[in-house]
Formats: sequence, structure tokens, C-alpha cells
Amino acid sequence: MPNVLTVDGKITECTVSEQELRIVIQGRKPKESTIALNDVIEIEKNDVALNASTDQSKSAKPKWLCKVHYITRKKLIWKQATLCITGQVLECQQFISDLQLHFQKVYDQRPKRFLVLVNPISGGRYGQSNSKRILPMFERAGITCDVKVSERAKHFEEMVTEYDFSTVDGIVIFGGDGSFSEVLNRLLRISHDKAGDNFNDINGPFIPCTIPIGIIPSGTGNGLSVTEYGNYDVVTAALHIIKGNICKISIVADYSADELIGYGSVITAYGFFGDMMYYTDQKRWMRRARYAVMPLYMIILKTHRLFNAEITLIGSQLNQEDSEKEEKLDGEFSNVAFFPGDVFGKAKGTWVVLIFRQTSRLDFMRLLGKMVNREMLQEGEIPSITIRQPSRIRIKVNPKNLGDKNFLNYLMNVDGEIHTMKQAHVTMKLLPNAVSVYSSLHLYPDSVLPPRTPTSAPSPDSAAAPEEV
Ligand SMILES: Nc1ncnc2c1ncn2[C@@H]1O[C@H](COP(=O)(O)OP(=O)(O)OP(=O)(O)O)[C@@H](O)[C@H]1O
Repeated sequence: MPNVLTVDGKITECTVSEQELRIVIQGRKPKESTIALNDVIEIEKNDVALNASTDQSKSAKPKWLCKVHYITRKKLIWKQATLCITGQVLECQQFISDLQLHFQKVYDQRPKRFLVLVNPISGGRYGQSNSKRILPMFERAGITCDVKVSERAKHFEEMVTEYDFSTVDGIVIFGGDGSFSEVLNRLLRISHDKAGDNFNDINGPFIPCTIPIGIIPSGTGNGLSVTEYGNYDVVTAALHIIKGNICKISIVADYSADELIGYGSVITAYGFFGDMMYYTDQKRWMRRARYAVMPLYMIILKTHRLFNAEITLIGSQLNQEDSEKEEKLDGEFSNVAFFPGDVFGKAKGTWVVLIFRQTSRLDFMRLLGKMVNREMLQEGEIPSITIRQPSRIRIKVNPKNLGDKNFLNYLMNVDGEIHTMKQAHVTMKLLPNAVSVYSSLHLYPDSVLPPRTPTSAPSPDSAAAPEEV
């Protein structure tokens, strides 16, 4: 039975079901809209007015008896919206109790408590201002937060090492990819230690960490936020996290000299992209401008260094039967980079390796253009770049390159962090579905990051979409 109520000033028939709130605005041409209950954030009641006499005189009539806060979407940008509902008190009470009864099932599935880690110095130092903006949204959604602000580099490592994760449902990080990587790398090492497994053993079992992580993009590079929410919008990120749906992401583990170098979730690279990060890091005095200036300088003006190596590609992400297959490439290379497949419009969960031989500056710019536009890069399109999807890559730099004390041969870029290896010999291993992150993007198939081509389909902007919480 619909309840006749006043919604945002219009006489409306409201019907609540297990899945949705249906609103039909009365008039000559009734207008219907629906809000999926799993898009509702909070049902706010005006208790004072609801508990007052049901015989309200006109002067005492409250502006609203109930507010429904919910999520709206315009393409990939998610926002909060509110319906203000009033009407006869008894009718409104009936409506609220029906709505609460059904919404409770959605709410029960959502996270209730987070460990919140704020990096105050990442990116443009927006971590703290973003947290001031977003934490009230969590509160509105009935989520309590244990907020910790880092005081120094690697402070998150210490915090998560000591933390009792049985007290929270997930971790939310206000920072960039570097902050995410710091937390993830520590958690995975802890999960191996607890299981009594050696994380340095490339052939040992992989022990995932079970706690889901959400990121509110507040860094310089926010690659994870782009792949998980489709953009850098902090409100969109917060709403994905509030819904509490989880998506598993694949990561890459890098090993050298029988040791784990680190786990990467947005890039892991050897050669030019390692050199680029190293030289960018050297120019800290340029502050954030270094991230724009140095890559351009390196691509356009600096001679691209070549290293002589044997590269072995092992297995295939596309065909499990090829798990033992090996492909060897040798000669001179400038760069080997492993990226999540979504960067090139490939299937989510897969990673793509690009192996660069001597590549012209123009081709480098073409490649970057493709990455920015998330366009597929086809094999042979840039002849000096080989594209593969193996499950492991081994790079062994030939001794003639090692005698010249070229320290660059010993650098590895893992998620934008530079690591110095003991040997110029690295193995990168794909770990499929290794980490749980908060994201609902996969539940809106039309909105999964489309390649920005003229033919790309628009994302859904309807509030009602199928989803499991
Ligand atoms: N209070 C702090 N003072 C100094 N360094 C800090 C502090 N808190 C965290 N850090 C360090 O800041 C580093 C960079 O953080 P983060 O990656 O989030 O920002 P970013 O470099 O701007 O972004 P991105 O990595 O996405 O490019 C981390 O390695 C972390 O150890």
C-alpha cells in the first residue's frame, strides 16, 4: 500500500519494497522515480515532531518529519542527495517503519567501524582537509572511526603493525598510492609472519590479508582510486566505501636476490620508469611540479639509457594450460613495466607487461597518450614495444652492464617508490585477486572504466541499479 506524503514539497505516493523506494509524484502526468535501498545512506527522523501530538496545528507543522539521504550518480561521479518528507504524522510513522525495516537488512551488511589513516603531507597536503569533509559522511552512515594521523614517513607501518584489527571492519586511507602501498606491504608481511610462511620465498604460499582497504584520494598519484572508483573525487570514493562492497584486486610481487622487494598495486617497473622515478625524487625542491617537469624532461631531453638483459616471460594470464610456457627475449632494452590491465582497457584483474627496446621520444609520447585515454595498445602498434600478459617475468641484466657501476641497473620502481636491489636481477610475479578493496564499480557493468574512445558507452546515471551489498 502506498503512503501519500509530501516529498520535497510535492504530493507523492511512496511505496517501500525489499529492494527500493518508489516515488510517484501526483499530477496530470504522474512522474515516477526509484531509489534502490542499497543506495540509501541514512534515514533521519525528526523525533521531536513525530512524538508530538498527531493533531498538529498549522503553525506548528514541521518542515520535515523524515529525511532520506541517498546516493545519486552522474556517470562515474557519485553524490549525496536528500529527500525531505512530511505529511500526516501517522502515515509518516508507518512509512518510516516500513523503510527502516527493509533498510536494516542493507545496513546490517555494511561496515560499522574503520581504522582511518590520514597522511597530512601527501599530494597537496589535502589529507586532513579531506578527512574533515568525509568523516561526517561516515558518521551519518552509522560508521564510527578510529582516526590516526601520521607524524612521520613510515608511521603507518608502525601503526598497522601494532593494531588490533579484530576491532574494525576495514581500513580507510586518506593519502596517495604511496600510503596505500606502505599499509598493504606491511599487512601482507604480517599475514605471512602470522601464518609462519616466509614472504621472501617466491615459491612459497601467498597469504592474503583479509581486511578490506578503502582509499580517499589525497595524494599526487591516485592510480588506485581511478581504477576502483573511476576518478579522483573524494565524495565518490567515500560513498563507495560506505556501501561496503568489496572487490579483489591483483597485485605484483617483486623479488631479487632471494628477497621480496615489495608488492605493487599500480605499477612495477625496471629501467626507464625506475630511472624516471629516481631523478624525480632527486628534485624534491621542485615540490609537486617535479612530477610534471621530470618525466617530460626525461622523455624529451634526456638520452634514454639501454640495458643489455635476458628477459624471460613465464606462463600466461589468459590460458592456465600455458603455466609452464616460457618466452625468452634478449638484447638491448630501455624499460620493462607491469601495469594493471585496466590502464590499457584490458580485463580487470589482469596485468599487462610492456617491454621497450630502443623507443623514440615520439612513440613514448604516443604511449603516454594511450595510457591517459585508457586505450588498448595493440601488439605491433608501436614496433619497439612488446606487449604480453605472462604470470611471471624474470629480468637478468648481463654482466657487461654491471661492471660500469651503473647504480641505475639496481633500481626498481614499485608503486612509485624506488628500491635498491643487491643484484640487477628481478622476478615479478602476478598474484591474482590478492587484496580486498572497497569498490562497487564492478557492480555497475556499464560504468566500468570505459576506454575514452568516441565509441565508448556512457556510464549509468540511474539511482536504481542491481547490486549485492
Ligand atoms: N607525517 C609525515 N611526514 C612525512 N612523511 C610522511 C608522513 N606521513 C606519511 N609520510 C610518507 O609520505 C609518503 C608519500 O605519501 P603518499 O604516497 O600518500 O603521497 P604522494 O607521494 O603525494 O602520493 P602518490 O604516492 O600517490 O604519488 C609515504 O611514503 C609516507 O611514508
